[in-house]
Amino acid sequence: MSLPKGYTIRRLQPSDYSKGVLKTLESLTTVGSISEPDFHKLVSHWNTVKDISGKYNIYNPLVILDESEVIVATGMIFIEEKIIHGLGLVGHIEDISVLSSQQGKKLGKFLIDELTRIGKEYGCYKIILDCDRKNVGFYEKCGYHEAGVEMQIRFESNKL
Ligand SMILES: CC(=O)SCCNC(=O)CCNC(=O)[C@H](O)C(C)(C)COP(=O)(O)OP(=O)(O)OC[C@H]1O[C@@H](n2cnc3c(N)ncnc32)[C@H](O)[C@@H]1OP(=O)(O)O
Repeated sequence: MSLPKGYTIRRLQPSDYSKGVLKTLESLTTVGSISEPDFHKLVSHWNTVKDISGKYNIYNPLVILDESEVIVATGMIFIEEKIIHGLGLVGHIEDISVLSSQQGKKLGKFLIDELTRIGKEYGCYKIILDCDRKNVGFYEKCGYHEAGVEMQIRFESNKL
């Protein structure tokens, strides 16, 4: 499967603040007020965090851009290094969002396929994600199946 003509995919960069990534994330949830320096600092940090071998990135945020270089889809795979399964790796797919006006063009599926490819290439023994019931069909189309139950506890703020 390829992207529609004119669209490209690449890793999120610290300089992407003004390219619409925050607006795209609003299709998923509340984003809040993020300053450009804070965005730059976080994405730069993500680029420095490696696995124990120093070969792989722990944070792997991708973006899809349209022909005008606007970010229209984003998502990430986070790599967790475990003791179990012989120091196994688990991939966590997080924060998948396609700009509302761009949904239904197979961008979401392309993004998940790429994130899954990264997790497989890194050697993850499984890749997991949480989603709303309404998106189960989408993830099934991407090759995922239901397993387990999500549990959570929420707090007002997780900031120190
Ligand atoms: C781990 C997480 O982050 S979960 C959060 C997921 N994100 C959101 O809910 C934010 C708002 N929604 C979105 O961003 C998008 O609608 C997404 C990511 C759910 C789907 O992305 P899109 O680009 O619109 O989907 P895409 O066009 O790639 O669809 C691929 C296939 O899945 C199907 N599909 C898309 N959404 C759904 C759905 N909610 N339920 C069932 N099937 C679906 C499509 O019909 C298509 O099927 P086909 O190949 O047979 O034609």
